[in-house]
Amino acid sequence: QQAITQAPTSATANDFIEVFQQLSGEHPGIRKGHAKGVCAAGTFQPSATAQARFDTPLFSEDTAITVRFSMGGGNPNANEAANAPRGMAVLFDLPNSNQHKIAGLTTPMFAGKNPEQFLGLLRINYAIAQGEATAADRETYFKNNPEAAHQGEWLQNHQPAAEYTSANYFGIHTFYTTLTNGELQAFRWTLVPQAGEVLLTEQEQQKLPHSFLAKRLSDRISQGAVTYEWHWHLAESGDPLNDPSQVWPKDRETVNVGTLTLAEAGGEACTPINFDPNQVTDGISASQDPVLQIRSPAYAISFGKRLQKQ
Ligand code: HEM
Repeated sequence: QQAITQAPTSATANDFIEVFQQLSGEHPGIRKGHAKGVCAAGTFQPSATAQARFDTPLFSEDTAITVRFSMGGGNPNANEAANAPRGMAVLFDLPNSNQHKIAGLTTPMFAGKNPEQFLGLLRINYAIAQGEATAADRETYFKNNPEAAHQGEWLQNHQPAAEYTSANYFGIHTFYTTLTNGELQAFRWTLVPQAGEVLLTEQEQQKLPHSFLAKRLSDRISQGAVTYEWHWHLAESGDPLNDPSQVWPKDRETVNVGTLTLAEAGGEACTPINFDPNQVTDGISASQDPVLQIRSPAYAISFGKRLQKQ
């Protein structure tokens, strides 16, 4: 049997569903990842610059969007004040029944350069919870797999945002877009709230109940529209394209491709949606990042299970 301080040599979508269930328990009918969340709706208005530079129906006109904010992990009762990744997923309803989907996190990087490193980290976390491994074993795991440590280090050094609407969200993976001159351009994206980043103080973190983000979201929206700028960062040669544990240098050319506006929150509109980030529209394509690739089968298994109330 392989040592738990080494990353496994293979990782399947089913392996993830299994370890999520081990870590968080069985929650029939609920997402196996990002189990706790809240739905919202609004519109996306593409910028004139995006229309001029990129050849994709994503930017052809204003479109309706369905958004889901969430806590990472499979626990539907997760503590929202924890130093844990949060998610924002968006479905763009494009003309002619076309769709585009994105799903990002509040961390700029992922916990592993490939699925194996991430799976090994989840397995050692579970072994620690079971009393079968120690924190020292995890340190050895990180020595063997340094890329798996980046996200956790980042989370320890950053307070969580006070609201879903005051956090930056990172697409993390590389995608490609077609420029209007026909060339392919690699990019990564960030969603930047107009309100700017507002973080919880450590004191607030101690005092808050486990659930406060959905209430703050509807309160915020009832006070007026909430907007995010969608920034696309264009790759330069040498940037890592298939490694989600590495961030790109900050000085990459950034194009503001448009504004997302939220007008309402709550309801079940997100329940029948699988926010698979590989479901992209024309003019956009996924990179070979192996973490991005495995998300499709993992989300599909979770989606199938929850539709069957499993
Ligand atoms: C090996 C890597 C990953 C696995 C196995 C995984 C697995 C999952 C699963 C099973 C779900 C629930 C899907 C559903 O039932 O609809 C989910 C949701 C989600 N994941 Fe991942 N994920 C991975 C990586 C990532 C990464 C890199 C990001 C961000 C860049 C991300 C962001 C999200 C978000 C935002 C949601 C919630 C979507 C929603 O609200 O429906 N995940 N993930």
